[in-house]
Amino acid sequence: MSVNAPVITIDGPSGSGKGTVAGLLARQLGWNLLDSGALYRLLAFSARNHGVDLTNEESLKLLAAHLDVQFLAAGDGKPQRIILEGEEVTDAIRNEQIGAGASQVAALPAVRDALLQRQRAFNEAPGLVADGRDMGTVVFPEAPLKVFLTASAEERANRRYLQLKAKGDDVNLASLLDEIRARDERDTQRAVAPLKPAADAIQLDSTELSIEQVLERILSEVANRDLAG
Ligand SMILES: Nc1ncnc2c1ncn2[C@@H]1O[C@H](COP(=O)(O)OP(=O)(O)OP(=O)(O)O)[C@@H](O)[C@H]1O
Ligand SMILES: Nc1ccn([C@H]2C[C@H](O)[C@@H](COP(=O)(O)O)O2)c(=O)n1
Repeated sequence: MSVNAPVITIDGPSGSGKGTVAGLLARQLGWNLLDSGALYRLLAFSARNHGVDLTNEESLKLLAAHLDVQFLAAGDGKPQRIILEGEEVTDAIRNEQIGAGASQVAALPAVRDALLQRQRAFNEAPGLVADGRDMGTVVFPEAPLKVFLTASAEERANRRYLQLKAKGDDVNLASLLDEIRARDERDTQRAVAPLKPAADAIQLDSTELSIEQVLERILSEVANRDLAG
């Protein structure tokens, strides 16, 4: 593992665009990508498969420590493929039910502890783009560029609505807004590693910005700090 590889952290609430922007940025820079939310989603998914209750911290800690997962680059700008215990779960972990379960298990200190080193191991040359809730505050506190990406809850619910509708899911905008608000509350109010900007993070409100505009702003910070070599 290279401890000197630069890290760009992108934290923020659900639907702010972190995953989309992190994927594009990593691709443009040719860097590694850590989708930390996927690890919490995988744990919630695996717990359901193994009949583990989402409040059973001891069993979840064990499950987290032994998660058999692979992230595979898909190429062509497509999202990474995620393989859990030999089965592709890339799409299966992307629904609001698993998201809510992920948010629940993520509030447990033993679970966060069990996943910490696994996340840090993604820090390899030539660099890493890491997205989540505590990338800049806990996992990579030394990162030379930290972004805290936000958008209004209404805009985030609308984005999620369009995203799920395009997948053919039966969705309701009002329930999505309620779920987003409930998840914000749980993620910001938990005792360990709550969602909050790092003191040295750049805050970007994407409510009125396109994906390209957000990417441009971050790339200009990358250039200002001479991070891409
Ligand atoms: N600036 C933007 N303008 C319009 N749509 C956007 C913007 N950013 C992201 N989106 C769209 O919003 C949806 C959610 O984005 P994304 O999954 O990247 O959010 P996220 O912050 O990673 O959410 P989560 O934390 O729940 O994974 C996607 O369909 C994405 O294309
Ligand atoms: N670093 C992280 C990443 C994610 N979580 C939790 C909180 C989210 O509600 C849930 C799912 O994340 P998403 O895939 O929607 O980004 O996982 C966290 O606590 N810390």
